Formats: sequence, structure tokens, C-alpha cells
Amino acid sequence: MQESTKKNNLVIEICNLSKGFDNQLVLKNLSLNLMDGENLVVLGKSGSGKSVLIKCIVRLLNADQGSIHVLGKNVNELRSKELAKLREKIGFLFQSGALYDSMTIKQNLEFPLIRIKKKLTKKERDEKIEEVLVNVGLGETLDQMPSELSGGMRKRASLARTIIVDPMIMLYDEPTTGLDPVTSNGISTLINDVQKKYKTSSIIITHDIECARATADRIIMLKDGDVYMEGSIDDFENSTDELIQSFFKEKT
Ligand SMILES: Nc1ncnc2c1ncn2[C@@H]1O[C@H](COP(=O)(O)OP(=O)(O)OP(=O)(O)O)[C@@H](O)[C@H]1O
Repeated sequence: MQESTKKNNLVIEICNLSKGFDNQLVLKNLSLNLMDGENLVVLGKSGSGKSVLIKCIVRLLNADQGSIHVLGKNVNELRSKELAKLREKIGFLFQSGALYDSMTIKQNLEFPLIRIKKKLTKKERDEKIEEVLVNVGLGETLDQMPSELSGGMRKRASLARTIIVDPMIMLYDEPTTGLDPVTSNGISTLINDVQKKYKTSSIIITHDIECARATADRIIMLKDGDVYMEGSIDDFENSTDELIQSFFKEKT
């Protein structure tokens, strides 16, 4: 890790990031930090560049300009092998989840373990799978297929599959979308549990104000490709800014 990163407790440091497609500039000179151990919620209207932002962080998309340091590494300058190593430390929970439909839940969790935690014995793998599933409240689903689980359970299983390889950073892309309010609250609680138990630092993209309320240590709102406002949930809820008010009114 770079000295500056260690000193400031930053796990992600983004400076003047720009990213566009054809004629459309999506991110414009955006700067942003993620501190060690914090849950940072990213809000913003549909199309404001939230997903593009996290895809640039793991270099699923290449930045046009600016720098992105993750755990002290400049992601834009990494060779593919180093990038793969860095990605092993980042858990990415996509909107759709990432379970293989033809595998049982156990096989789904075993798959990344075999690939990344090569030194574990079969017994250690089985213990780890059991432990992580219990931690996400799915202790009884080892031999079930993803199709046999509810939407909320599939989200939990996807999360288990992500955290089983001990990521240091979690990137959640709309973790509660499509779930009913009770199930959504359960996922928000789980995000906090993961933060505490696995000491992760997280970026949580969401449209769900309840999820933001439950999980955020800090919130940023994106608009026109840049950070429009940054603050605590109280700062946002008490804001007199029209855009912020309308966003919160619309969503509550
Ligand atoms: N690979 C791509 N090629 C071209 N345009 C893209 C690509 N990915 C994203 N975009 C465009 O970038 C803009 C921002 O997209 P992004 O998915 O980041 O929005 P978002 O804020 O995550 O929206 P939502 O809340 O609806 O998920 C959109 O106009 C989208 O069409």
C-alpha cells in the first residue's frame, strides 16, 4: 500500500475522473475517497453514472482521464495479472446477483474458493462455506438450487459467494432493488453485519432511501457526472436544496 494511502486511511482515492461514451460525457472530473471501514452510499438519478463509476474502480471500464487508486494501486496502470490480484480483494455484488443457475448453493460458494483460496483443504472449504452461509442466514440451503430460493435469499447467497473469499472492499450495485421493504431491510442489516464482521469498506449504490438510512456512514449524490452534495443522512434529510428535497420526497 502507498504511504499516502496508509496515512490517510483511504482504501479508494479517485482524482478528477472523467469517462464518456461517444458524444456523452458521463463522469466529469469527479473526485472521491472511500475511507477504511466506512459504508459510502452513492445516490443519483437514473443515468447519472453510478454504475459507470464502480465499473471504472474495478476497471471493467477504462477511465478517459484522472486517477483511481485502490488499496494504494493505480488501477489504470496495472498489468492484467496485477489487476486480477487486486480484483480478488474487491467483492462486487451486481444488481442481478451472480449465481450459477446450474450449481447448488454449496457449489456456487465452492467455485470462487477453489479459484482464489487455493491452499484450503476440502474440509476447510466445507467449514468456510457453512460458516458464511450461516452468517447470511442461509444455513439450510447448502444443497438447494438458486431457482429454489426467493429473490431475497438469492441476494444473500450472492453476497455469501462474494464475501467467502475475504474481500477488503465491497461494491454493492443496487442491493435492494426488486425486493419488498421487509426483505430490503434484511439486506441492509446484512450489509452492516458484513461491514462489522469482515471489516470491509463499501460503496453502496442505491435508489432506496431506507437502505441509505440504514447503512450510510456518509452519502454522496451524483449529478451531471460530478459530486453534487456530500454529507450525512441528516445533512441530506435537512437540506433545503430543491434537488435534494425532491429526491428525498420522491423516494419516501
Ligand atoms: N458500456 C457503455 N456504453 C455506452 N454507454 C454507456 C455504457 N455504460 C453506461 N453508459 C451510459 O452512461 C450513462 C450512465 O449509466 P450508469 O449505468 O452509470 O447510470 P446509473 O446512474 O447507474 O443509472 P441507474 O440508476 O439507472 O442504474 C447512461 O447514459 C448509460 O447509457
